[in-house]
Amino acid sequence: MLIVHGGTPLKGEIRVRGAKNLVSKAMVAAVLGETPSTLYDVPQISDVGIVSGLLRVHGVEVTSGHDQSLHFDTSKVEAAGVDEINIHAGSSRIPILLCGPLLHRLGRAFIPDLGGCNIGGRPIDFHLNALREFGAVVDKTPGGLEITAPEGLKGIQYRLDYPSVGATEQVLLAAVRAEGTTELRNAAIEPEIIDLICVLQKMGAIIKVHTNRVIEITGVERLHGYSHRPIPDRIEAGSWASAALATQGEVFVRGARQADMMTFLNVFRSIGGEYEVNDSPVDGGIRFWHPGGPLKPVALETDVHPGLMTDWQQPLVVALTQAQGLSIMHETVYERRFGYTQELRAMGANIELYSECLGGTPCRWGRRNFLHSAVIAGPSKLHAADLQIPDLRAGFSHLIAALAAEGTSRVYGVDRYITRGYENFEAKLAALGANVERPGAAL
Ligand SMILES: CC(=O)N[C@H]1[C@@H](OP(=O)(O)OP(=O)(O)OC[C@H]2O[C@@H](n3ccc(=O)[nH]c3=O)[C@H](O)[C@@H]2O)O[C@H](CO)[C@@H](O)[C@@H]1O
Ligand SMILES: C=C(OP(=O)(O)O)C(=O)O
Repeated sequence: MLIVHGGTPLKGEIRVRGAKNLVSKAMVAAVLGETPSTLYDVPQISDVGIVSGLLRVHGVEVTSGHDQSLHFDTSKVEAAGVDEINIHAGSSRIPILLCGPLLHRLGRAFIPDLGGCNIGGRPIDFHLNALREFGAVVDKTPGGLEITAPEGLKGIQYRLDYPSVGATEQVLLAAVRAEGTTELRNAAIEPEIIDLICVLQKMGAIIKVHTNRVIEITGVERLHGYSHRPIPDRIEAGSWASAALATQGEVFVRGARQADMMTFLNVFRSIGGEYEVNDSPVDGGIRFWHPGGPLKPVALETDVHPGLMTDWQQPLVVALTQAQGLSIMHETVYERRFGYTQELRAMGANIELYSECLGGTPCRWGRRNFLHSAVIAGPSKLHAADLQIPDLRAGFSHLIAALAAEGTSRVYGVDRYITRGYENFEAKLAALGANVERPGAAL
């Protein structure tokens, strides 16, 4: 639990490291290589700890080195016991991505039940359908999925019904060493996926990204290790930027990169926030600030890249509670990603949820009665509350709301959720002048 004394603008500088949503996938990709790999600038977040644990139970030696690097020795990849693997059941989305690498290295894989944020059904039908097309046999057991490839994996022609990030990564990780060529249509093209393709290319893969979401992979027999510096975490950068706006502060996010954040930057400016890009390759970043005066309401929709990323939605909604007028946020990626607004309402925010597609583009959730559009009327004077964090991004948003509110809030669940994606966030809050404490810490 964190005690947050609100009302102080966040001011100062913090640094973001490698992206959570690339680092974990690059760690899995290391298993495909027959020689060691090194990944630099790895954030100390709990998801990295979970994936390290998963790799270790499969015989990968994971060691840390200078510049927050991780080194992976994959010379002794081996099957893990179901009990060992199941320690990681329900911990993240990543285990499903081990299918391709383990099938190529061992001919079989056992995948425990998945975790990750509870923001919708999050099925894995695209993953399993694609794996079956590659030639894998999938058996559901009470403890998880048993997957084998009696005749190896063979390249496929496959179209995703929706450009899923995870399913695109699944196909990439299976296709790079499959026999023949794979063509994936309607693929996701998030910057983290392009960076994963860079990792795989370094390992010896042949991958072409065509226009119109088509990715073509020519399978190769062997892959070797890589050395890679990941793209910075654009979600974390956007979260701190939103915190600067909501608290009327100014935050320099060292490491943030304009190219990955173009969509976010346009939204930030439309709301009335200011930013300045420093391009220095050594110590560059983006300075975000509230210029004073009223913020402007906006109508937004989340979408797959290059649209507005769904993981920016929650921090932005907190900032929009301070805009003057009616804003709309239409969530088109997940069907249940507004649960956290109930706590914001308890803090004085004026937010109504609707099952209609209010953003303009009809989406998959419109006719299915999911409350997936929000109307935010601002500005609202937020007041302190006791907050129970439901997931990672919602948790950070609750924290921002508590920082922007008048009075002292208690925020529960920080260690379980926020540490999944925000490195050293308490130290970063302190660096930005936030008045936050752990109960009993002063004793
Ligand atoms: C670890 C990681 O990288 N997580 C990110 C990844 O999650 P993740 O890869 O799980 O998200 P997806 O892009 O796969 O999910 C998008 C949508 O597709 C649906 N779907 C997905 C797979 C499938 O087999 N069937 C299906 O219907 C999901 O229910 C969801 O509605 O991309 C999301 C969308 O940018 C981000 O919010 C997450 O932070
Ligand atoms: C939804 C998220 O993560 P995950 O897919 O790991 O649950 C997120 O990072 O906001």
